[in-house]
Formats: sequence, C-alpha cells, structure tokens
Amino acid sequence: MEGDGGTAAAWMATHRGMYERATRHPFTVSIRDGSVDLAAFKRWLGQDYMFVREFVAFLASVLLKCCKQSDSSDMETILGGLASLSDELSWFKKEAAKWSVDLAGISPLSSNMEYCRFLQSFDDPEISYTVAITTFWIIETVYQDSFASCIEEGNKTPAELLGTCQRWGSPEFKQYCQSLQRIADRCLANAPPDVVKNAEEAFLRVLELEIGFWDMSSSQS
Ligand SMILES: Cc1ncc(CO)c(N)n1
Repeated sequence: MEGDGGTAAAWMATHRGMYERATRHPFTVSIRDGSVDLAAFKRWLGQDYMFVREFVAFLASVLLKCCKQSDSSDMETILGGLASLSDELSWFKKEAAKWSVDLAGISPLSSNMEYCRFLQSFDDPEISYTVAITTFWIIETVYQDSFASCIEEGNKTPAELLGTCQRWGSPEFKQYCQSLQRIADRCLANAPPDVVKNAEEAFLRVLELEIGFWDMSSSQS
C-alpha cells in the first residue's frame, strides 16, 4: 500500500475497511496462523483454478482494449501477465495433483460464478481501458497483499502451503502489481470524471467479490 500519491493509493486509503476485509480475511489469516482447514484450502484451490481460466479471457479483453488505444505502450506488461497465467495454470494442475483435488470434477460455486460473470462483462467494448486496467490491478493486488501477509515475519503458515503463498506474495509479484498500479494511475489521471467514477465502482466491486470468494472457500457458500 505504498501511497505514491496516485488515485489507486487514495482509494485504498478511502476504502480501507473494505480493502482490509479483502486482504486480511479470516481464510488467509488462518493460513498465516497455521489454523487453516485443509478442506477449505482444497476447495479454494479447485475454485481458483476455474477462476484463473476465466481470468485468462478477462486479461485477453484488457489486452484488446489496450491495443486499441492510440498509446499501446502498456502492451508488454499486460502480455507478460497473460504469459504468466499459462505458467499459473500448470502450477494449479501440479498443486491439485499434490492435494488429490480432481480439477475435472469441479463445478464453480455461486460466488465464483458471480465473479466470473463480472469478469465476462468486460467483453463489452464500451467498457473503457481505464476501468479494465484498474480492475486488473486491484484483482492482482488483493492476492498479492493477502498472500504476502502469510509469509511475513512471525507467520505460522504450514510448510506445504508456503509455495502457494510465495506465488502471489513474492517481491517479484509485488513489483508486477506496482507496475499495474502505475499504469492504472496514469490512465485515471487522464480520464474524464465519469470514467474515474466507474473505475472506483469496479474497484469496490472487486473487493466485494474477493471477500465473497474467500467466504466461499472457507464455508462453501
Ligand atoms: C479470486 C482470485 N482473485 C485474484 C487472483 C489473482 O490472480 C486469483 N487467482 N483469484
């Protein structure tokens, strides 16, 4: 949450309560303190695999909006993100095998479906690149912040979950999120007020959906 004076950091401060509900959720807090229910972790793993497949399509829509801008200099960053999702899907398959989670037999739970429907709504060409890139930034940042807290000093994260936490909690992933934040801030600084308002609404909607996703993982809702 390094406030660098941009709009993104300002929203994290204004909506701090919601932001913390998403990034210090009882589910990730239970990973950090070692009390995590492994059945819940496995549920999260299977559901998140399905989410990430949908996230690929979302990111493709962000990339397309980027390419249609007169200045498409963010293309490399987004393309890099898309490429790392390929690696991420392989990681999910490996991790699922390790935990005996049958990915083929999973169907999305309702909070996951709701989140996926939100991602699909970005297919609409009317939704601006600014709103889409801001959404992308906050989706990644919630995971970065959540999992980074599980590997902070003093954690009691079970050894077999450290790999998961490092995937999103690593310094490299943090840098990547910061580069997305700079892009979002630049777009927001140049956007008309109605677009900024839509982006803030999308920011809040992501926090809500992320909380729902953790709730679902903890308790199958
Ligand atoms: C639900 C959810 N939010 C964010 C990310 C970050 O990639 C993810 N994998 N899953």
